[in-house]
Amino acid sequence: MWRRRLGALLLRSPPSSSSPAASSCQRSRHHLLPTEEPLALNRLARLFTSQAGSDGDGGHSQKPFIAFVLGGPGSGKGTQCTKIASDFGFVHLSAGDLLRHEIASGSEKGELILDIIKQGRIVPSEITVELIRKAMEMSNANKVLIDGFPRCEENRVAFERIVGTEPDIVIFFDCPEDEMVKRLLGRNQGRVDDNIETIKKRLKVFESLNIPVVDYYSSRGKVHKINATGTADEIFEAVRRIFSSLRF
Ligand SMILES: Nc1ncnc2c1ncn2[C@@H]1O[C@H](COP(=O)(O)OP(=O)(O)O)[C@@H](O)[C@H]1O
Ligand SMILES: Nc1ccn([C@H]2C[C@H](O)[C@@H](COP(=O)(O)OP(=O)(O)O)O2)c(=O)n1
Ligand SMILES: [Mg+2]
Repeated sequence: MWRRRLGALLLRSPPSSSSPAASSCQRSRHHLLPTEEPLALNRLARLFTSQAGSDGDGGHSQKPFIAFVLGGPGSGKGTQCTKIASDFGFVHLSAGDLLRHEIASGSEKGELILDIIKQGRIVPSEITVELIRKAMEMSNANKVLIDGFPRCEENRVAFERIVGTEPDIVIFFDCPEDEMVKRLLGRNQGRVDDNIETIKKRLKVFESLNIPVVDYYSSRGKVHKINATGTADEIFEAVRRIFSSLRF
């Protein structure tokens, strides 16, 4: 299986926490590159991925169908992912939920994550990608929604390097800022980042770091942009049209 074999390769990697501080979306590019060992791993992962893709069916029987779900904070990613998962049989992996779960575990890494989330910043990619990779491995799913990821260029590159593949599609929920702020302030889930100060920072980070990722995937013809205003059910009608037209 794609997951097992790739997982076995990746589990031999050095701990991802070895250089969290050296890998932040807020840092300059030359700080983003991993050490030599992950690069060796990268070559193995790519070799494996290209073998998987050369089986005559484009590799989809070997690896899961992956949809990245993007949009600003409060644009409705989580709400729509729940509906997609239920109607189309996807496993829903929320990057934010995985990070909050790590915080709740009380680990040292969790303390670092909490500090970054409170500031509205982005967690080092190695940490987030490793949590996603493990969750994909454990789910054993053949259709996966990855909600709230990649948040920045470094997230995107790290996913390709560590997981060794690209998303099949990218869903982008386009929502006006005032609507996102209204929704976040009414979310009422006791989140440390749903206060107006942190929300302002998250919106800035979204514009400066996440929109370029959407542009990157747009240039590769992978983005389905959805107007995220209206009721959740109205928005889901547009989502349903897209997923109904896919072959996975
Ligand atoms: N279309 C919508 N109209 C009004 N409120 C919505 C809509 N979609 C989601 N919400 C609410 O807005 C808040 C943020 O939605 P959520 O799905 O958590 O967004 P995201 O994951 O993008 O931050 C939640 O309280 C949710 O119930
Ligand atoms: N890829 C990611 C996803 C989330 N995070 C952090 C930073 C985000 O502000 C918080 C919360 O993310 P989450 O996706 O749950 O937030 P929203 O659903 O967009 O409101 O987690 C991250 O650092 N990297
Ligand atoms: Mg969410």
